[in-house]
Order: sequence, then C-alpha cells, then structure tokens
Amino acid sequence: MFIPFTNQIISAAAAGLIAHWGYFVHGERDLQAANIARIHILAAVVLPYLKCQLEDLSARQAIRESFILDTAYVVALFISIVFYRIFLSPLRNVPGPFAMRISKLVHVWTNMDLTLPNCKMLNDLRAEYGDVVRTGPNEVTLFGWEAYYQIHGPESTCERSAYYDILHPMVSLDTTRDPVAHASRRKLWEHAFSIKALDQNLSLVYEYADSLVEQLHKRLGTPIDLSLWFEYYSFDLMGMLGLTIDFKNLREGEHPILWLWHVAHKKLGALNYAPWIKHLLMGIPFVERMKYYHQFMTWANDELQRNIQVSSAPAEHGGIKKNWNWILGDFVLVVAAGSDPVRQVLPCLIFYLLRQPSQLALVREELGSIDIRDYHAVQRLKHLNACINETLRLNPAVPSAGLRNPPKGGMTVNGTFIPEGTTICTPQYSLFRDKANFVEPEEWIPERFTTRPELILNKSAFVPWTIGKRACLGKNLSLMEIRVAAALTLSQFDVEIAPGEDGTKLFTQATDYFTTTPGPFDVTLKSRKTA
Ligand code: HEM
Repeated sequence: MFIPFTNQIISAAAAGLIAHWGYFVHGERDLQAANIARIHILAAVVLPYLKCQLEDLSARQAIRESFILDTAYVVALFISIVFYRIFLSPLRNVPGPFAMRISKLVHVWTNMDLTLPNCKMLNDLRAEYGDVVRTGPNEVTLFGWEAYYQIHGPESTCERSAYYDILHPMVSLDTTRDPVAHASRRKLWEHAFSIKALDQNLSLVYEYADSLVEQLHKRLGTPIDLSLWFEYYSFDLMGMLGLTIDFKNLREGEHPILWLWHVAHKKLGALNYAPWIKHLLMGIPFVERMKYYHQFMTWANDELQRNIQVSSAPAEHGGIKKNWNWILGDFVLVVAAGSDPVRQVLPCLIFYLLRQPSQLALVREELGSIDIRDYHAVQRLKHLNACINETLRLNPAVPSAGLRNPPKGGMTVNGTFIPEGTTICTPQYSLFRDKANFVEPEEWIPERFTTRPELILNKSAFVPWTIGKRACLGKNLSLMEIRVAAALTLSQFDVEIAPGEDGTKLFTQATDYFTTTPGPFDVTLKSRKTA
C-alpha cells in the first residue's frame, strides 16, 4: 500500500483537527491526561515501525517521515485549539488577559512566582477587567457579592469543578464531585462536629494549647517562628482529634510527615490551576516534583492501615476495602483542611495586635475580666471575637479556591452567560476587600464587628467559612482552637517582633494553594506572669 507522502501529511493534520473537534473540545479531560499522553507516545513509536513494514523504508527515513507526520498532527491540533479558544469559544467575548485565554499554563506559570499569590493576582485583574474576567480558556473569575451567593448560596445547583479531582483516586467529603455522595457523607461528618461532640473536644483543645504555652515558655528571649509553633499546635490537635495520632510536633519538634506535607504542598500547589498536569505527572514514574506527594500518600496509607486495625467500617457500606479511597481521602482532608486554616489566623491576629497596642490592651482587659479556663466565657469576649473576624476578613483561609461548574444548561451571572463545563472562581479575598462591602476595606478595624457597624456595608459579604451545602463543618471547632490558643498566648506572653524583622514575611511569603499557608513570623517572647 502506497500513499503519497504529501497526502500522509494532510491526513496527519486532519487527524489533529479530528482529535480536537471530535474529542478535546467536548468537555473535561483532566483525569485522562496520562492516558492521552500514553496513546500519543505509543502512536509516535508505532508509526515508524509501520512505515518500515508497509512502505519498505529504511529505519532512518521512517523516523524522519514519522517525525514530520507527528509535527503536522501536533501543529494542526494546537492551531485548532488556539483558534477555537480565541475566536469560537462561548467565552470569547469575556474580557481577560490574552495569554490566559489561550492556555491555563500561563496561570500555573504566574503562580510559580511566590511574590504574587493567586488571590492578589486575581484581585489585580478585577481592577483591570471588571467583575467578570476570563482567567483561562475555560474559566471565568467572578467578583461581587451577588455572584458569590449565586454560585455558593443554599439555592445554588453549581457543582465542584475538575480541580476537586486533585486527590484522585482518593476522594473525600471536601473533594467529592458527586452531590449525592457528598450529602450522605456530610450527614456522617455532622455528628462528629455537633455541639455535643465539640464539648467533648474542649479538654483536648486546652491540653494542646497548654502544651504550646509550655514550649513557648522554654524559649523566652530567643527568636522563634510563631507561625510554625501555631502550626505545631493545630497539626498536633487535628492529628489527635481527627486521626487519634499524636504527631508530637510541640514536644519533639517537626514530625517528618509535617515536613513532607509542606514540601508536597509547595511542589504541587501551583499545578492546582491546571489539574491535568498533576494527573499527567502521576502517570509518569520517578517525577521529582511528585516524589514528596507519593511519600506523603504512602505514609498516610500505612498509618491508616495501622489505625484501622482498631476500628472497622460498617459492613453495609461495603467494608474497609471498598471504601479505602474515601477513608484515605478523609484522612488527608483532616490533616490539611483541619490544620492550615487555624494556623493561618493565629499569627496574623497577633501581628495586627502588635501593630495596634490599643487593640491588644482591649483584648487583654477582656481576658483579665474572665477565667480563661472557662471556654464559654472566652467564647463571649466581644473584642477578641471581633479581632478574629477582622483577621479572617483580611486573610481568608481559602482566599481563591472553591471552584465550581455551572449547572446543566449553563447560567447567567453578572449579566454574562456562563456555559456548562466552565470553571468558575469566586475569590473570597476580593469579596472581603471590596469597598462595596466594607468601608476602608484594606484596614484592620475590629470595631466594625462591634461598636462601629457602619464600617460594614454588607454583612452578608463576610462568609469566611462559606455558605450553602458545602459550607465548612469545622467552623465552631476552629473558633474554639483559635480563641483558646489566642487567650492563653496573649495572657501569658509579651510578644515582640524579632530583631531585624518587621513581621511582614508572614504575608509576603504566604502561599495561596487552595488554603493559605502563612509565611514565618519571627518574634521574641517575654513572660507576663510567673504564676
Ligand atoms: C478558620 C478556620 C477555617 C476556615 C476559615 C475554613 C473555611 C472553609 C471553607 C471556605 C470551606 C469550603 C471550601 C470549598 O469550597 O472547597 C471549608 C470546607 C470544609 N472545612 Fe473548613 N475552615 C476552617 C477550619 C476547619 C477545621 C478546623 C476543620 C476540621 C476538620 C474544617 C473542616 C472542613 C470540612 C470537612 C470542609 C468540607 C465541607 C463539605 O464539603 O461539606 N475546616 N472550610
């Protein structure tokens, strides 16, 4: 069989167009990334072999011709994709940076720059392009309170976007994209977060906060990274509460798994914006960037195996084996979702209080008026609560995540039609710093939550635990952790920024990879009490 080479080139280019129009353009392909790569590599290897066999070419010539055909295929495919994204996509009229229309890789690349976290980058785009910005070939970022409620509110029928397959094949309450599975799992979790369960956790929260204070007392006068110490506290506490594992970060220094979690998170964080890259890398052995993630997962797997020997999954749900991806996913969720957000609030809160000594004095006055061992009294401290809220407003734990897809048939938001399959981003960071919602939005003014309510223009815009069917389950627990640790630390220590520091690394070195991880906060401590 002989086909003229020119016709072969035309056929290869046509195959590229067919691949785009027949396959790639029809929906999400993130989870198939590794298989797509495998099929293409296989085709590239088989083609020269077939050419040798069928056309009687020398190996050298077969490879040369195959290379030309591969190039024709790839060029046609990519030209078609780029043309579609610029001129034909249903999002073509939505304003946004030109490069972001063409590829999500631009977003990934931008987020490799640690000096500009994703939430700030998106906020800058709003200033340039308005309330609806195209931030990817198939993604829009929406600003404003109405859009947030439309996407996340109780009436919303939006579903989680491809980003949430990030743990695939594992799945957790916080990542499942199946609304039915989510609703039934959430019921199980709600028991664990009920007020009754919370009261049972109280003594453990005090125990770990006491352990933190004890360790800090041993380090008086020497510079320490308070951000890290708060992480030890929240990680140890979540380990014990959620997993019954004592990580002993507080007593014995950083547990290897915490270190591993940090590295894996840093290495993979920027890839969140194009989930297919992670799924592709997962399919390739020995990729350096994935090494720490694999190690973390192996640890989680082993640790869970050990843990599970003392419990059992209900047989009616198919037992442990069938539920393994869920059990492992929830296990990882507890470590990540439970620890990072609390760790984020505490050092930021102390930073603001140090910047505004009159606010610190007010909080201490409140603390002095109660028995801080009585959590119900701590819980009612108006100014402390206002300071926590104001800290969360300026530093949301999940500043730009919570990505969603519109329901079947698409939806109209802010006057723009968003077709189904589009990823929608609604950054809390921008919502909480919107001057339509808060007066002097960039300033830390706790009184807006107490004596100066006029500084809040729209109460409904303050939703750090988000709203709707997927709102945070850990709200009350997290507030308990924050209040108790803040109360004990502020009443026991005078905190000063460490020599040579100004404390701002806490913000300038923070990362926004789903949850925020704050930068270091180097301080020295002096004891306020000897008793
Ligand atoms: C200041 C602390 C915290 C804040 C501001 C916060 C915020 C949030 C937000 C915004 C979400 C929604 C994320 C999304 O849309 O994907 C979320 C989900 C969730 N959070 Fe938190 N969180 C905090 C602490 C905690 C803690 C301590 C836990 C305990 C394990 C926890 C457990 C969860 C769970 C289980 C979900 C998923 C709920 C669902 O899918 O139904 N959170 N959180």
